[in-house]
Amino acid sequence: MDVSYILNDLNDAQRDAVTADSPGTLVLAGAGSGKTRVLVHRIAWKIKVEGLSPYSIMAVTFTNKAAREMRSRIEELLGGQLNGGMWVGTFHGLAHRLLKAHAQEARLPENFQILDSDDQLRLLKRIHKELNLDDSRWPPRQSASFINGHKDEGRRSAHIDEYRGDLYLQTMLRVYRRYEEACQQQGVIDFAELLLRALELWRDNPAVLSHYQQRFAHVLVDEFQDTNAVQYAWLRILAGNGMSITAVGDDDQSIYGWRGARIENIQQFSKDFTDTRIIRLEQNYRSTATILKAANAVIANNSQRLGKELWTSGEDGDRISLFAAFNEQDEARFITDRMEDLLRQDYARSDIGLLYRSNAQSRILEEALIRAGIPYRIYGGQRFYDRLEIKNALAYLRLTSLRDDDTAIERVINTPTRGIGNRTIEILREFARDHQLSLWKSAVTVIQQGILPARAGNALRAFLSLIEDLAEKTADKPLDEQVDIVIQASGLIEFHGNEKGEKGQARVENLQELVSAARGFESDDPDADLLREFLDQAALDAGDQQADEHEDSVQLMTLHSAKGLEFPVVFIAGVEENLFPHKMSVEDPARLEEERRLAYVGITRAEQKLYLSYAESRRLHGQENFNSLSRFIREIPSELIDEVRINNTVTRPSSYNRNLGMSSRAEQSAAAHGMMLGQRVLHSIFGAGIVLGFEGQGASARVQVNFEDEGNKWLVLQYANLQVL
Ligand SMILES: Nc1ncnc2c1ncn2[C@@H]1O[C@H](COP(=O)(O)OP(=O)(O)OP(=O)(O)O)[C@@H](O)[C@H]1O
Ligand SMILES: [Mg+2]
Repeated sequence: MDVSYILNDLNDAQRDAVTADSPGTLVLAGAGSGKTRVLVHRIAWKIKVEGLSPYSIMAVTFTNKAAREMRSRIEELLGGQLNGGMWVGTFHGLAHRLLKAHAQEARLPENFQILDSDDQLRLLKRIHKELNLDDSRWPPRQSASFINGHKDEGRRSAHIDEYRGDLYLQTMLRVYRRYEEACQQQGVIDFAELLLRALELWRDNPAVLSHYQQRFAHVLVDEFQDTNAVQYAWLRILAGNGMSITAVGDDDQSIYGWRGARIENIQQFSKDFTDTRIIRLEQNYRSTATILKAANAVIANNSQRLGKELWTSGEDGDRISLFAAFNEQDEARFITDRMEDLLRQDYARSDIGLLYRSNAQSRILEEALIRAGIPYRIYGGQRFYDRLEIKNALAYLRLTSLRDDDTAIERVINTPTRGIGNRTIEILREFARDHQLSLWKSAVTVIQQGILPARAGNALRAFLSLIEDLAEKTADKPLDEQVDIVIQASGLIEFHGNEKGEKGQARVENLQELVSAARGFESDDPDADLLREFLDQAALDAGDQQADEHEDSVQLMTLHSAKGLEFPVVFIAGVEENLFPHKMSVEDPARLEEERRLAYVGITRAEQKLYLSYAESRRLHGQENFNSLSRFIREIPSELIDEVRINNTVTRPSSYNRNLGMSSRAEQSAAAHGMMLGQRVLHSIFGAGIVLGFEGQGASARVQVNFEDEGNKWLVLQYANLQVL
């Protein structure tokens, strides 16, 4: 059998890593050196040459999207389809699969549901209320990160010592305990819980564990540097029994310390897994020599490193462009202008990645892209399954299969409005709390006992029979019909359709899109409960760092979500002190090093061209900031950088606009009204918005404003009465 094609496109060190027969293999290598490629080829090698069944392989990736890509790359190499037998997915996805198969042993109801971060917050708000905690003093978000942080470290509330006198800890513990009870009672589990439960399942059920230890002969992990304590413990417990394990990672790319990831796992690996071979890859295949030199120069400033060399045989390529913008509008304009140039050359939109440190930066960039007519897509932004109307529809669907899902009830009990007021909901919550019942069961009892005033009782009864009705109507129907029935009969379509403007229209379209999504939904498992799988997939996708659509559009994302990806052209916007490094990190050396690793990740995403930009003045979160160039960029040798300064003498807004090529007359009228491009303004009816453009002059001068709620509008300047914010 000729298997040379598996090794053909690999260098010696990569081949070594693909074919290594050590029980533990750790590939430690810098960005773009082919770690992910090695994993894919190693799996193909295991199957084709060593004769392992795909069924006995488990591969862990960083996102669901990466898992799908990995699967299809392996299929390409093997020249055939893999069935569902091979486990490829994120830690969360795999843990979920495991828990579904062993719900009972994991102390979960068969039909447990995933609680996404939004729902988690909603539940915590409720608990705070129940415990009489004032949200302004005890923000529910803070409780969420307390709970998630402890779960990431494997600690339940019972494991935490409650030393006296510390009000903070005591309060957080009360919330944590109540939260654990509530989740258990409702049969819902959050993201961190998925991992912890999966670990406990194996730890507490030797029979289950031994089944999987026998099943999996090999487990492979990508982006190993970002595993947290629970994930690592999970791997360890699985691989304890002679199974072999391959991990690939780069300590310089560890960027999730703030979410519990532990770089130390890399050093721990060769201690915990006996006979580990460490293989280093040193050739970078992704970036030009210039980009690589810049990345190496930046990361060299970190002190906590395992130390790696990275070289390329590639060309120097272009120098890195650095643009000093006057403000964030100017920066956005620079970026879209460059993009237009690139698109006129041979680049496709999907060749371009636009990265930024903080999500809040995207709005201005998006507006500039819209203005320039450049299609874009946001990774990790408001995704389909995160949208309000979709979550409403999913909540109804969840209730058709699990009535005790309190979070779903809270979401839709009065959406669409049906006369169930806050007072009724309060009564239900209290009743549920006092009798340790779910909201659904409480509602049933409250009605039976006639506790509610007649009108409220009727409204509640109508809601309960609506859900029963939906369950009955959807039973045994194909998935898409179920979704269709639910969105119609629940009244959601009508409700959202009645919302004014384009927003309502978009919501209706999204609901219809959900029916199409259900139609296209398939499962690997012929016996699967499709609705269940569909709901679970939606929750997992909503928690994913990256969206999975590939259209020809420019790709926008935070630096964190860019991990593992590559683009021929990369823009990094906002390379300023206090933004990047983030102001929360500048004081703390360890956090500063994590920010520097993030800079390294960002720079090494670029294959051919890298554009950096910063704004001398930036309005963010409603405040004007004046920051200097990021220290990370100052760490790049200056001979690698071309500084671009289009209008460095300009400080006055009006001439600044002229330099950007605006029609000067229109601009003068605008200036007369005290406005400039990018200005935030307030309209008495349409609310707040951003000035996108001007045209005409005198009495016919018009201004284009993108309103936050009402979208784009052209207004006659003279009558618009815009108030400058
Ligand atoms: N031997 C090789 N010959 C040609 N191209 C290669 C080789 N090895 C890797 N590549 C290419 O180099 C690029 C980087 O590879 P890959 O994404 O696997 O690197 P990585 O180490 O996983 O990077 P990161 O640390 O960013 O995740 C990819 O486009 C890959 O196809
Ligand atoms: Mg990779």
